[in-house]
Amino acid sequence: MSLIVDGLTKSYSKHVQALKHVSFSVSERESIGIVGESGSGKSTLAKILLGLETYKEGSITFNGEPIAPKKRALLRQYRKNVQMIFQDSTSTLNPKLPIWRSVLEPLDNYKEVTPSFIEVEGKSRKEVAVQLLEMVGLTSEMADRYPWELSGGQKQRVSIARALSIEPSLLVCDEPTASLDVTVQMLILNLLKDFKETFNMSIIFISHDIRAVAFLCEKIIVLKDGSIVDEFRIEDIYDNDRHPYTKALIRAASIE
Ligand SMILES: Nc1ncnc2c1ncn2[C@@H]1O[C@H](COP(=O)(O)OP(=O)(O)OP(=O)(O)O)[C@@H](O)[C@H]1O
Repeated sequence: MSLIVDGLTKSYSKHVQALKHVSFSVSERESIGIVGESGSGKSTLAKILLGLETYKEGSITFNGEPIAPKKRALLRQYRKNVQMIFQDSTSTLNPKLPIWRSVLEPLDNYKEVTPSFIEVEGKSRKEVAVQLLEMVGLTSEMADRYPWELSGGQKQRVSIARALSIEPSLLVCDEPTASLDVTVQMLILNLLKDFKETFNMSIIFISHDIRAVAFLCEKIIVLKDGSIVDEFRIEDIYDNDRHPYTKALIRAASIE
């Protein structure tokens, strides 16, 4: 797995430049955190990375192939390898479907994929879904529930099971813990950390919360007003030459 973002620039209008010459790369099994305050360009970057938003300047290359939002066939291949988890799992789970059906969506879209980590042979679709739900700590009796019958943390677990079902090589998480209680945040972060190791996945974890990012990621990129102002490995987080903005984020999160 290799993702290279080079000189990515995104303007919404003459006056709003959401991303300015953003460059970084993610390699096999690497977890990169992208941190910044509201308006720094995080969501724009997430949408572009998932092929949901266009861009004119710069390039994104995944395993040597350029990823442009208009190339549908390439995007389909890309999405098989790159799965995502968003802040608001309510809007990504179909309210009309019981969760066991939602969890199977990627496997239904990519019928050629057989997950190596669950038993599929001789199992009904529902039994496969239940295995996926159990993997993230949900019980089989939850399978028939609808999204509104689950807590925020439980819905996020469903999103994780769904994203992992097709064994992506890269998982992009956009503020996945932002709307959860602190204790539930920790449970979800631990779950992601375990899976990162089990699946040898690379992760891009986008968050305003430098504590969450520091818990999960080996490398941190700090975004401010659309530009990368700092980039460092987690062991260097308290170095004196950190950018003043990074230091302010650390102070605000009280992890000094
Ligand atoms: N569709 C859009 N049209 C015009 N401007 C936009 C659009 N989406 C975002 N912007 C602007 O681009 C900049 C970056 O926004 P973005 O949503 O990427 O930031 P963010 O870091 O994700 O913020 P938040 O954490 O509040 O979601 C902001 O100035 C925002 O107002």
